[in-house]
Amino acid sequence: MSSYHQHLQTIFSRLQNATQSFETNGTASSAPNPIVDAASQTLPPELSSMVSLFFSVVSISSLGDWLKLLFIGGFFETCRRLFFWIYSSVTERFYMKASFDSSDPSYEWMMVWLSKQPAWAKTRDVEISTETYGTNNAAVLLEDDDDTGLARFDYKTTRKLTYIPSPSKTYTLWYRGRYMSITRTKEREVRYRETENTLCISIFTRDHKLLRQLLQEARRAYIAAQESALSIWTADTYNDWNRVASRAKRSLNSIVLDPGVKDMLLDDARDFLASKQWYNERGIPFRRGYLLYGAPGSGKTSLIHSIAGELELDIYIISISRIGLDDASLSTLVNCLPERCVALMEDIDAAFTNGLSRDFDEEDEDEAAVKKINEAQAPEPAIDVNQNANVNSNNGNKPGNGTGSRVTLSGLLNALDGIGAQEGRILFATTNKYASLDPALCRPGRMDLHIEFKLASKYQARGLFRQFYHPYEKFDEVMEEDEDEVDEELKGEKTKEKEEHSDSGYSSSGASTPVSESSKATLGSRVVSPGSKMEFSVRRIKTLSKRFAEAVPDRELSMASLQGYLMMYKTKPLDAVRNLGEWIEKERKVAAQRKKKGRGKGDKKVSEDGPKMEVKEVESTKEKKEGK
Ligand SMILES: Nc1ncnc2c1ncn2[C@@H]1O[C@H](COP(=O)(O)OP(=O)(O)OP(=O)(O)O)[C@@H](O)[C@H]1O
Repeated sequence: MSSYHQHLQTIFSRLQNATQSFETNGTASSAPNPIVDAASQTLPPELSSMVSLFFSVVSISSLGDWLKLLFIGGFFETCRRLFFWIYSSVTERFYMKASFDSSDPSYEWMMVWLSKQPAWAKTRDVEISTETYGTNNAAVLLEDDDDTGLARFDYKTTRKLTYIPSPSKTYTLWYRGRYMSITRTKEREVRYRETENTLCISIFTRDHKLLRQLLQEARRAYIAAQESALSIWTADTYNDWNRVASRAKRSLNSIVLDPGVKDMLLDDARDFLASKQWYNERGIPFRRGYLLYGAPGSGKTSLIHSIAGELELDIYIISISRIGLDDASLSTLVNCLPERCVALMEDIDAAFTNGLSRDFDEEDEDEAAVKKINEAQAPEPAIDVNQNANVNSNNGNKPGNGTGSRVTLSGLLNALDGIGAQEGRILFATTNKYASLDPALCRPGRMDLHIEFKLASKYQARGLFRQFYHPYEKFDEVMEEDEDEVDEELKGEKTKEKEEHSDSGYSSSGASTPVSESSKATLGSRVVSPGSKMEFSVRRIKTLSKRFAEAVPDRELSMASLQGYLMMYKTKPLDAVRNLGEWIEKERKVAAQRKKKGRGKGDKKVSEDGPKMEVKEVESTKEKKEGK
């Protein structure tokens, strides 16, 4: 220990001497460094080599250079910070900033708005996407290219592409004479395994009005771009609403119901949407529920789809039979609905593990089977809203099977009109088993209007036939063709249909070549349906529809099955009428066989209810309207 102290003392005294000699000489000489010498003489060799290395690096002359470097670096860093401080202060003072998250619809409005900016089409650094943001109208249409053979695949040539901002790149635009910058950032979300985007815009203005104008413009651009589309939303397992599809609106004319039903429903929904203040003044929750019940394949889902389109509302599908859904999640879902929307609960009876599904029996299985048959017969070109829900409803959540949703009846009741239930939404619920629904579920406030859908009436059969072959015509304004002539043709005594087909290009495989114009086109006295080369005068279809309706038994077949039958004769209405009797006999045999096996009650059972479609308005609702 004492030798260690001695060593240190020696080092310090020699360092002192060396410093004094440096002060006397005035400069660091190139002569051997006395400090290093002192250290090397007193320290063990390894340590002394390190010390000498250290002193050679930090020798007196290089220290000055280091200090200079430090000063220059510090100066530039200060300048940089100052610049950014001034820049951000100016930006904060003179710019307005807004950010849009991709989980919010406003993000889509902005993207659609951006795609409409002329300057945007000229940008040279973009990301390409086929995302249409729920619209029919993205920025760039992929051009037809005969050389590559793309023209043969219409679906490919009409695929639309959108330019979207590249991530983390800033773009500049002029908006109403103001400088505007746009940046999109992309973040990966581990939970969803999908990316979340944020769009940030800053405009050189302090005027909030300009931002509001931009938002309104963006929203208008989005609505205009949506044109004939409506968005379908479903909830994911985290109970967040996601847009899963964008579907073409379905014309209300394409749904054939007994007279007055469509108009009544549409008027009621319109009246509701316009009555917010009326509800508020009276303290009545601003919600409206419709229960559509009855035969499978009678047009319940199609009507909802069509009405949502007419009202320009998106459809939010609530699958209460979804695996893992419980009361709390259902309540969250309902609370998170937007203010104006159509909430759709299909097969509302089918989901409960207790309560309503207690009596799941063979009869239920029969109805499911009938439904499947009807669906198989009636492909659905326009809608697939149904498919989603059907998958769920087919889960067959028998009590105690340990799978399926855990929603209870009271959970559903609370979700529908509990304290947190969303205001302004229109709820459509469908069921094939009206009688099994709990009265509490059907009471006014939850289901205000009950509409029964029955099997096809003769009136509906006639309407379906007409709109199937001439969807755009107003038949009331057209004279019928001579009935005797048509009857002769039906008996095969004349061959007019064959002649017509011979030059129509119809092939027996059933494939039809699309007509060049997108909408209807008139060829002389004949009218051609889009998507088909079939040519029949409206007058003749009117007469044939009469014969078709005469042959269809009242309230025995579903509209879906009739549609399925007509699909076999897409361009042969005469054959459709000719062969109808034979087909009905076959259907009856199949139904009888099913019944024999105890499995054919579905269609028939509903048909016994009577000839008219019924609309029941719950008492309190009627009173409300009368009082209004
Ligand atoms: N009244 C109708 N008018 C026109 N088409 C109809 C009608 N009813 C059913 N269809 C056709 O039948 C198919 C099935 O109809 P939809 O899904 O609307 O029936 P649904 O009553 O909802 O059946 P489910 O109760 O089995 O869900 C659709 O393709 C639709 O075009």
